[in-house]
Amino acid sequence: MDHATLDKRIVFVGAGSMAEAILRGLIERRIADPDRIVAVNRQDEARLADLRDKYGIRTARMPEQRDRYIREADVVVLSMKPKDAPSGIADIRRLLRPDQLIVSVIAGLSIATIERLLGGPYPVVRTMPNTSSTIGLGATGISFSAAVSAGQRETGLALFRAIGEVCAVDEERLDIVTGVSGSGPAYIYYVMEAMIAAGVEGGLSEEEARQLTVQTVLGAAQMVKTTNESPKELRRKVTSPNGTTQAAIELMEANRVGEAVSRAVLRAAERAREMGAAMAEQSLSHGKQV
Ligand SMILES: NC(=O)C1=CN([C@@H]2O[C@H](COP(=O)(O)OP(=O)(O)OC[C@H]3O[C@@H](n4cnc5c(N)ncnc54)[C@H](O)[C@@H]3O)[C@@H](O)[C@H]2O)C=CC1
Ligand SMILES: O=C(O)[C@@H]1CCC=N1
Repeated sequence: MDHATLDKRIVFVGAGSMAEAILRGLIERRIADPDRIVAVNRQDEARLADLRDKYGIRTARMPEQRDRYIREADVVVLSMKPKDAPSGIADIRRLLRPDQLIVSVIAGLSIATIERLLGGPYPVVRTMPNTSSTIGLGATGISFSAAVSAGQRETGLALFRAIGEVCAVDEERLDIVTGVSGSGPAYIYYVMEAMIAAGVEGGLSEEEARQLTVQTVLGAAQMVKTTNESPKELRRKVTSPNGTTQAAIELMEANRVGEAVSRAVLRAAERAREMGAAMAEQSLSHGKQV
């Protein structure tokens, strides 16, 4: 099923950055036909028009046309922000059937909370992708509810394998996946911003600093992947005794940069748990309303 055209009608409920990253990856890699992809948003018609123009997908603003698209979908991707998720899911509950596959990309939102909002067991694929899915280099953690059939499991895996690498984990480990790879691209961009700024401060043009930084990050990631050596060992090879790298790393160690990065990853995971608890709490009242 990998890298073959996925013959499914897919609706994204929430047409933001993550939905765009996934649908763009699926379309540009010819995994899914744009005609069979729908993006649904609550308000922003300009955003939907932009997605239509760029990718040729179908769109619907709530509530017009939305209901029909959701009813006809094989796969419904929940891709709204956490704060909008409990009300948004409760809102579409009456449109869903247990033979449809529900895929969530929402940080912290547990399968139990989704099922509470939907009023019972559903085939739910809970994922934590990242925005590099846009270019087929995503890293996605994935787990499955008990009601997911073998075929649906394959569909869920195929969707995300088509746009990067997939790591199946127990649901409780998806929060740490969020800390490592969901938010991860932002940490690397943060370091890149600092490297480019320092390059410019040291006399490079913005363009030169950007070119050198981008190639350095790309090369470093590719080295870890292709040589199979550990980052620690590869770092040792860059670090000549008493040379420039040693001087730089000593400054980072003195500022506890490594420790700060580790703590940041764990803090992101903790934040995912906090958001999950808040959504679970909200689901209690939404569950009653539906
Ligand atoms: N941006 C990222 O790198 C990643 C985001 N995620 C998750 O993806 C989800 C979306 O994040 P972003 O795309 O960054 O947010 P975003 O703010 O760019 O997009 C969310 C969209 O959902 C729409 N929306 C809100 N309520 C809705 C409803 N009831 N029905 C339909 N549409 C609704 C909003 O109008 C907005 O356009 C979040 O839950 C986040 O945790 C997961 C992995 C990575
Ligand atoms: O910042 C966030 O909450 C989302 C989840 C992972 C990446 N972005």
